[in-house]
Amino acid sequence: MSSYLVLPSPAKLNLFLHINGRREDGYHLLQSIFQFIDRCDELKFQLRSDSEIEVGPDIPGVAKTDNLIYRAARLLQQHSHCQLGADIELHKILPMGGGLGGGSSNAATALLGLNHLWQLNLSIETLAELGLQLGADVPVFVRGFAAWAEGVGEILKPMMDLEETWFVVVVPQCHVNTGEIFSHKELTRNTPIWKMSAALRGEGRNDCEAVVTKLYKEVDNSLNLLKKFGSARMTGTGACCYLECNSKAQAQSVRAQLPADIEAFIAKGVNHSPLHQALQKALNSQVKN
Ligand SMILES: C[C@@](CO)(OP(=O)(O)O)[C@H](O)COP(=O)(O)OP(=O)(O)OC[C@H]1O[C@@H](n2ccc(N)nc2=O)[C@H](O)[C@@H]1O
Ligand SMILES: Nc1ncnc2c1ncn2[C@@H]1O[C@H](COP(=O)(O)OP(=O)(O)O)[C@@H](O)[C@H]1O
Repeated sequence: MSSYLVLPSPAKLNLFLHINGRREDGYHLLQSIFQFIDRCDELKFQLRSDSEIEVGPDIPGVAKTDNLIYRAARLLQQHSHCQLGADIELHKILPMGGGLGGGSSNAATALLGLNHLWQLNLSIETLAELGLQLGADVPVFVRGFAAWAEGVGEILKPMMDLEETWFVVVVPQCHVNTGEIFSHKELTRNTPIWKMSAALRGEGRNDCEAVVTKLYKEVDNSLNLLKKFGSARMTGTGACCYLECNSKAQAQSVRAQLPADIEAFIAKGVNHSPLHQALQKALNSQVKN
């Protein structure tokens, strides 16, 4: 068993996002399809025999104890009474507050990575329950399959037949605060509930778009830029916007036609999380050695 582990922490896109209502605790009932993309942060874990958790480098504006990686590690220690610790190095490329779920994904990678490193053998079910305590988006990253989501985003049904197409993702130069959007008085919260079987790819909308584009002109501009090439959409509560393409070549061509000062990347939609594929590899090499 190695004391060192490197794992990816992928982003997700919401292929649509409907807000159907609000619970008594203020959380919103939603329907969405989550698909992963092959754009990932990376976490390196080094086992410690004391129970310290060190996460670095610091993320500007995020206190050490607020970092979702640190919180995930502490939650796992508390739940399992594990006496081990870890040094965790984060290589971050995903924009924060971008609707790509980077922070939630980091938390999920920490839960799964440390479960492996500390040999806790907790089930995915238990890790998803712990993840939900950290954020509504964490369970989908823990479970690792593209999914139809309901509830507050935690009721997940696998959607393994989604087409794995290419996307151009534009990163507006602003951070959108999820809480701010959900508490906005103009957010529509009454989209009728869909049956999963009735949902067709490309249909639906993102109910947060109207409020976010009103508050953040950078998001409005990004959507308008992409809409010149097809039907573009925002992911999550923003800020990132994406255009679905038929091929990598089309995605590259659209990317090349965007103004030079626009931050954007292309990525492939994937139905199996790159995190779970990497963990499986780590397990296989452990069995061999
Ligand atoms: C709506 C989504 C869709 O993917 O937006 P993005 O965060 O990805 O943009 C997510 O489910 C967000 O999940 P996550 O970012 O983990 O949200 P949390 O930290 O749990 O919640 C941040 C705040 O958003 C509000 N919130 C979040 C989720 C939800 N279903 N209803 C809510 O009202 C709550 O006010 C909460 O305090
Ligand atoms: N490891 C982390 N990576 C990113 N954001 C983090 C992390 N830990 C805490 N955060 C906080 O979570 C917020 C939401 O981050 P993120 O998941 O990237 O955005 P979104 O939910 O919009 O996709 C950030 O603005 C930051 O304050």
